[in-house]
Amino acid sequence: MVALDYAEAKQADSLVRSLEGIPCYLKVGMQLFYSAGPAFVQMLKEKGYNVFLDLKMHDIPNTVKGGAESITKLGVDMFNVHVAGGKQMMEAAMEGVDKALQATSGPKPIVIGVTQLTSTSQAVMNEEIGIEGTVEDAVIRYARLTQAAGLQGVVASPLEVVRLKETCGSGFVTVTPGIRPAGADIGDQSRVMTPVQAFAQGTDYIVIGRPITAAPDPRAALEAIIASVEGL
Ligand SMILES: O=C(O)c1cc(=O)[nH]c(=O)n1[C@@H]1O[C@H](COP(=O)(O)O)[C@@H](O)[C@H]1O
Repeated sequence: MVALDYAEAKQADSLVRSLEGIPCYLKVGMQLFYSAGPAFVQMLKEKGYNVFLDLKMHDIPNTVKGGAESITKLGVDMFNVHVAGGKQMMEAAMEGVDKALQATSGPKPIVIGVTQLTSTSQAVMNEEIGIEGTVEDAVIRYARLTQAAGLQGVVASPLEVVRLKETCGSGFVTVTPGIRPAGADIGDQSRVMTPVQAFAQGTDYIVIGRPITAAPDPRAALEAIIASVEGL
């Protein structure tokens, strides 16, 4: 999944064109969605791309239900909510999806819960966020709650994938950002692995932004990543 973290539709569109023909998911996050809006998402869907709309909803259940309904009507393939919003909020998201599908004939999106952000270290989680114990235990606890609420998977770091699959089953979808090819700048990420290591853990999807978008030749960067994991 390539993260289209750009300020304007024009820049994102130019990246998408440069990747034409390479099979990948495109992820639209807050920066692009807040500037380019639903029109950009609809354009990607019209061109046939799989789209992950990453808006990380976290609000009262009624508001998240409405948000999920609107997102589903856009026809995206995947979207996410913060598990920290609680089970009732996640169930409300699923109700919003069902409500939208009664009104439209679009695809049923995969809905996933954001556990602990990949930028969060154990020290930050313990001392600032106020959750005790290891990040892995916290992620597993949130994943159980996500599954109980009827969502299909979670966003986590690749470091937690093995235990996630053991706990929630191999069909429980794992989407893992915090991916850095060997030697790449980690930036603000904290829990990272290379693409090869992440797939070796058994993850379903890896999410990569800056190692592709900030590369001098983004197409070559993505092709090199795909070549490194082919046959795994
Ligand atoms: O939900 C996400 O996609 C997400 C969750 C998370 O825990 N960590 C995380 O980095 N992301 C997103 O994944 C992308 C990672 O980008 P890079 O760090 O540039 O590869 C960004 O668009 C983040 O918003």
